[in-house]
Amino acid sequence: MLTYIQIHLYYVIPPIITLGLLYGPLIGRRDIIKVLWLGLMATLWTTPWDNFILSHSGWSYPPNSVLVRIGLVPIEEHLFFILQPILLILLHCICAHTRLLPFDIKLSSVSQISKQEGSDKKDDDQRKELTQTLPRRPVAAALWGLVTLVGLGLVFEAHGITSHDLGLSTSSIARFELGLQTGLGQKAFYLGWILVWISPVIGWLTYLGARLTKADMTALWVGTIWLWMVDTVALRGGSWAISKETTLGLVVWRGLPVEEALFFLLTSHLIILSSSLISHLHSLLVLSPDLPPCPPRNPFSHIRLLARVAFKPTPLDTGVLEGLREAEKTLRKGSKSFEVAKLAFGREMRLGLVVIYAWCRVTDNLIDEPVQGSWSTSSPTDLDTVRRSILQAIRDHLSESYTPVDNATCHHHPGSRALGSLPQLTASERSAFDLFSAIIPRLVPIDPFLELCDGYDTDMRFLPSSSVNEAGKLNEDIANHLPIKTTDDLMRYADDVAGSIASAICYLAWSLLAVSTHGVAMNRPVDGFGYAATLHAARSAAATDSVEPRSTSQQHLRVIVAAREMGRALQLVNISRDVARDAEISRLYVPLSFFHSASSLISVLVPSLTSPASYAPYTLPILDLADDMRLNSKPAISQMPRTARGGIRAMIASYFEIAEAVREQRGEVDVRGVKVGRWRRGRRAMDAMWLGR
Ligand SMILES: CC(C)=CCC/C(C)=C/C=C/C(C)=C/C=C/C(C)=C/C=C/C=C(C)/C=C/C=C(C)/C=C/C=C(\C)CCC=C(C)C
Repeated sequence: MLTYIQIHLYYVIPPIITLGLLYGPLIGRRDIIKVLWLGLMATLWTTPWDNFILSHSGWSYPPNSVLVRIGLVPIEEHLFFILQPILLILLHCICAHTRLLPFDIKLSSVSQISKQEGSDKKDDDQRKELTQTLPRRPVAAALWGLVTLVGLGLVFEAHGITSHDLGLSTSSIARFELGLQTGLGQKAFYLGWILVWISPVIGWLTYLGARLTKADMTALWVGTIWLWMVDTVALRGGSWAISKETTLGLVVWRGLPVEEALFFLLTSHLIILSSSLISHLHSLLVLSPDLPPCPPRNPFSHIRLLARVAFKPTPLDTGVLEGLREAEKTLRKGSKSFEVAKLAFGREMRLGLVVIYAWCRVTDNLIDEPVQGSWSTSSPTDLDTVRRSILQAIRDHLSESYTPVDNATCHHHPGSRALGSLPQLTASERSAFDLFSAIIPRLVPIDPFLELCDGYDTDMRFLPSSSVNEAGKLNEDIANHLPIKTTDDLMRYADDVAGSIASAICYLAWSLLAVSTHGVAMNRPVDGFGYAATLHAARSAAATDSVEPRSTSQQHLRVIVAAREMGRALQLVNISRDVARDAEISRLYVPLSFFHSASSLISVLVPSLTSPASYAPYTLPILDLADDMRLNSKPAISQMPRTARGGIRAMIASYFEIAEAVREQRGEVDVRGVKVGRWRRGRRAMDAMWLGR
């Protein structure tokens, strides 16, 4: 015979530990609150019911199966009220992890963005459309109400209560209950009480707007089937017994009565429904500008905040929701390393990262390839002018987006005025800008993005290909026209384009995952980074001197300095992989000091004239530099919020796999760069996430 505690020790706790280890690096206060809330709800809701069922001998425990009882309920059963939510919440977190938004929100005006395609946009097109984020579901809830009534009918029948006893003989409820006379008598007891007990709660959550996606259904069925098997083992092993008098006598399989199956199906349904509703509310905190993106650490305040959003959900700008879908597509097409590594971040971080990534990708493309749109121009001077005006528009968009507006009264996407000077934007490009300005300015200071613009400026200082080819043929001193001459220039450039983004990731993590700073409005964590302007102007640890020692700001500054170094290291990996590809567009990021002669420089920069004997003298030293910087800055990761560490490590590891691949080719690259398979990146990312390597 198996005792009740053995059932937990063998079949309930091990899967919890396994799932906990799997999801461990991402377990944060948002998951803890689910466990606390649902553990508490389950205990409060189930304890009186369980005592009642036991007092009517609905089920029982053989002597020696249980340790101690509180009232009639064994302590192991109280443990089960908490273990079942933990098991299912972990399973749900894992199954629904890849979804950027927990619910499928039906957009009320999905077509709005596609209407903006083309150059004949009207000002009205840029007006915000709002989408209800948690639409109530009265019809689905009413069905659960009906199930409750069926349960009530069965309960009356089991207890032999007639409509006459209740004095309801003329009411419709009484007629309904009479209609349910099934002749089951006491056998309807357990089924009836299950339905009466749990259906109203499911119905209420359904009314609030909770719903299950495919991922939620997967978690529900995997969890339920596991619990069915545990229950079967326990019933066959004699850990508990179910009364034949109070059940229908039907089984799903040998040892699993229908009522037991329904019990575990409905309790799991309730837990997964609540878990997905709470995840949805957490996502709304990030997406709604007037709510705190990071819930408070105090569990009571956290619960109060979620309840407030659940009962009064704020509608969202439809453009933001549509933009998120576009941004995910951009990411899928754009970056293999990030596409894999992003999964190592929790949902809230991923939301911010996807938005930043889409903005970076779109702005980079606009500067690099303006010829693809109706900016098309053949003269290099024109092209340069067009690029400069695009860069100016990007900077203007940034400053407009960072100018505080009253969301309640502003009916346009913030920053849309500046985009007026980019009339050729496609719908997808425009949505990346709108998304950025709706979400990022309250989380991350403007400084990293202005630095990125400085990086674009450097890119624009390269001569166009036609001029480089000409100069190469004439053997002119093209070195004078290269913006990156020294290692310092290279570092400055890498800092602008990648150090900046690394620091943006730090700010994002603190805004979304860390406790809010005192004295800062919770819905604008960006105001807590008052040191950012000084730090970004100085770009060094020297800026930390101006900040009070041992303060949070002081720690942040040290981490940002290290993060920038890591960002630079990643950019160096990029540069060595793309040395041949960049030459195709006449760009050379390798410092001039790496070349022995003018001809070796021309062979790399204009390979169409004389291809270089080897790329290794340029790629390998840059990778060595990157390795040193990585080693130097890596320890600072442990000072980031815990749930951001795995993702950051995974991103770095997956990127440095490119460096490994270049080394495996002894530093030789071609215009195709190097290929690193998805699995290889994934494996490295997993190692980094779970083992911290
Ligand atoms: C016969 C049989 C079955 C056997 C023998 C003996 C045994 C084994 C027993 C067992 C038992 C158990 C396991 C039990 C369990 C139970 C449970 C889990 C229950 C659950 C419950 C839950 C609940 C009530 C929940 C609720 C929820 C809610 C209300 C939610 C809400 C939400 C909202 C409002 C949103 C917002 C948020 C916040 C506030 C946080």
